[in-house]
Amino acid sequence: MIDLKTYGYTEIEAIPDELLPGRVIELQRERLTVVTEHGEITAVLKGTFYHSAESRVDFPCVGDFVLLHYNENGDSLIVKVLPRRSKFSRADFSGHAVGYVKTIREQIVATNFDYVFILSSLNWDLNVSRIVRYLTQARKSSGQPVVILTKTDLVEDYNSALTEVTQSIPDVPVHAICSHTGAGLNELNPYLMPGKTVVFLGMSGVGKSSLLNALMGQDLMKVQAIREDDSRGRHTTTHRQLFMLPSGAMVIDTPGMRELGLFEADEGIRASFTDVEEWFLKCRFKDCRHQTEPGCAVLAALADGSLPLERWKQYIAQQHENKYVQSKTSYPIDKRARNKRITTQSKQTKRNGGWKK
Ligand SMILES: Nc1nc2c(ncn2[C@@H]2O[C@H](COP(=O)(O)OP(=O)(O)OP(=O)(O)O)[C@@H](O)[C@H]2O)c(=O)[nH]1
Ligand SMILES: [Zn+2]
Repeated sequence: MIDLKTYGYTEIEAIPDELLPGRVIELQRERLTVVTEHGEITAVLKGTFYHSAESRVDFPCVGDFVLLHYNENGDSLIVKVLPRRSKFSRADFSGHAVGYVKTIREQIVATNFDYVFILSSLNWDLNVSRIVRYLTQARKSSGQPVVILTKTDLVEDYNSALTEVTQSIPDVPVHAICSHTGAGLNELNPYLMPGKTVVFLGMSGVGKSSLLNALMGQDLMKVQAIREDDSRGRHTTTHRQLFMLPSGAMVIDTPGMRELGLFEADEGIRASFTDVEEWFLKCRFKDCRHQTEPGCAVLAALADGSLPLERWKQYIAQQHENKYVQSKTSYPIDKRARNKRITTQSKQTKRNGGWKK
């Protein structure tokens, strides 16, 4: 018998006798792999999911705790998804031709994780504003962010980079590691406690798979090879999506996690940039755009250095990205308004004899 607590399960509601709790560890087209007290089983969704689900958000995803009717002889039947304590979703453009993007649907890609490891490589293009952007996503997910600078072996001295990142995000732990030599990996132990779940966020090539391999203590390819010999003959061809580490912690690695885009990150911005937005309250005008307005607290803070210019640029950059996603989210209702705005702007530009005053 497997104790589901080792998979991070905490009983949050009484479970009817005929139902069994489980955690989704793998997702295929119609079939899910779920770990329960009887071990790993396959399951399908009860028909009502397809009839009553308002959106794909309501479907179970890797990391979810579910309730199911256990079937010893075949697929079990999932009847309910338990409330999620954290989740990552991404904007889903599928099903729409590019020119007809009406709304961006939300698609859940991982749930019920404790930590979000934000990976960034030390050897090329270490970009603090990108890290901050990922931080915004992480905060919105309700996972606890941890920044991990990878590939320490490829740079001579990473101390200045480490200091720069640490100072930009003083409230977030930052670690420098090397997955090849194992240097710094022990700093991650406090997060990798039994029953805890971690997801990795970061650009392609930063070393997510390598870190997962290092934490697994073996090459995942070998893991798969072993599984192929596995006499139960299950899951031999599919890619596993929730990994149990030797430490007892788990890592969720789904294709969706690797393609995360910003999705209505407004809330996260407020969490990440409170130090910037506090200045807004001090501006003389409520609708201050912080550009040329008299009595603008932001401009004053930038001038005397109490608001670092870098920090302000990060804020602006992120605002732009959100606008882009949001403008698509509300398309086409907004389109007319936007076009009108552009027309008015260009008229004004002509009148002014140039861009802005
Ligand atoms: N020198 C060195 N190379 C590393 C380290 N970690 C990863 N790499 C290399 O960086 C490259 C990319 O690593 P991956 O682990 O595949 O990166 P990833 O983030 O999983 O990339 P995607 O699968 O595209 O998302 C590989 O060639 C790794 O061998 C490290 O600590 N040191
Ligand atoms: Zn202002």
